[in-house]
Amino acid sequence: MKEIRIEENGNLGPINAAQIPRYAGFGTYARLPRLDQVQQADIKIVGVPFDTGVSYRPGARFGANHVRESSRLIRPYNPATDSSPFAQSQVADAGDMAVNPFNIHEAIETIEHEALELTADGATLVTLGGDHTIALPLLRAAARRAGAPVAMLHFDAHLDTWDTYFGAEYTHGTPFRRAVEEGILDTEAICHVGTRGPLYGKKDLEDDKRFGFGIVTSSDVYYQGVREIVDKLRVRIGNRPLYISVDIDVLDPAHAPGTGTPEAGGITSRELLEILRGLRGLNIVGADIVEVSPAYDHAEMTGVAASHVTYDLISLISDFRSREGVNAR
Ligand SMILES: N=C(N)NCCCC(=O)O
Ligand SMILES: [Zn+2]
Ligand SMILES: [Zn+2]
Repeated sequence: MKEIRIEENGNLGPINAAQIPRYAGFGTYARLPRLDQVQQADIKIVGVPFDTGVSYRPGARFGANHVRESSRLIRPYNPATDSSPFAQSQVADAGDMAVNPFNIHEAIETIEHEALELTADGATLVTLGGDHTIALPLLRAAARRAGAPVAMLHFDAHLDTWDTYFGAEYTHGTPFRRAVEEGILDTEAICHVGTRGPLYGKKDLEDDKRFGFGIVTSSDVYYQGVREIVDKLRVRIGNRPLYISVDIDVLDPAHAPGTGTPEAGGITSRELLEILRGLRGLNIVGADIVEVSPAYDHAEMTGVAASHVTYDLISLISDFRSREGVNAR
């Protein structure tokens, strides 16, 4: 089958859905070209099929391809941000990293190394997980590329600043404690959003605060509303290089059942998208969308939510890059 693509501004975009039905052909993210089909890419989407760090339901190793398959309906113009992300920037799907499922240390090294390679040309990386363990090597690479510790907004039901599980330091419940210990986060500007659910003890919150994290709980989103929260987050971040990590379990299980450690009382997909849109103009240097576990999904609900979150993140990055004039075209 010959690929007929939308081409705008010299950038090769998605397969044209008016000429080739959306459900036909290979499932790259948003039917975008593969990295090897373009000369360069400003924004690269990469999958990390890895879930060796999970503490409960497995299956996030299948998440990236599920998000890709659930992204076939994405259209090229984003009215919410008034942007055409795939025309403003060359966006391409870099495929998956091949990481060791039996050796978590080696897997983390591979992810860091591959993330550095993919960003060597100045591209911004958007990573589809995988479980939340992968945020640690991705943050290492982001801080290295930024040349400084990075600010972080962490959307998640969980803190993920716990210390160890069964004596293991590198798990999906511990990446952000490790990141603080390694000095790769700018602890003046790190915040969890959407936190909720039972903890092991009050100490979890005390430790988290000591590390420098702010917390906007799921209940805060309900009581204060999106606008007030966006204003506070923007003040906290300022113009620092910002990494955004989205654990899809930040959404209520009613919106995103396909995940490994679901917690009741989450935010809606509308609230999450609106908060993200409120971050327009910030200096986003990398992002991940993790913890999609398709075996627990129904009718691609979680996949569609994750693919739209990815789309809005790409829109923000594309806007910022084209405004800063750092794109190739
Ligand atoms: N990162 C995610 N999704 N979950 C962490 C849960 C850790 C626990 O089992 O307590
Ligand atoms: Zn979580
Ligand atoms: Zn998490």
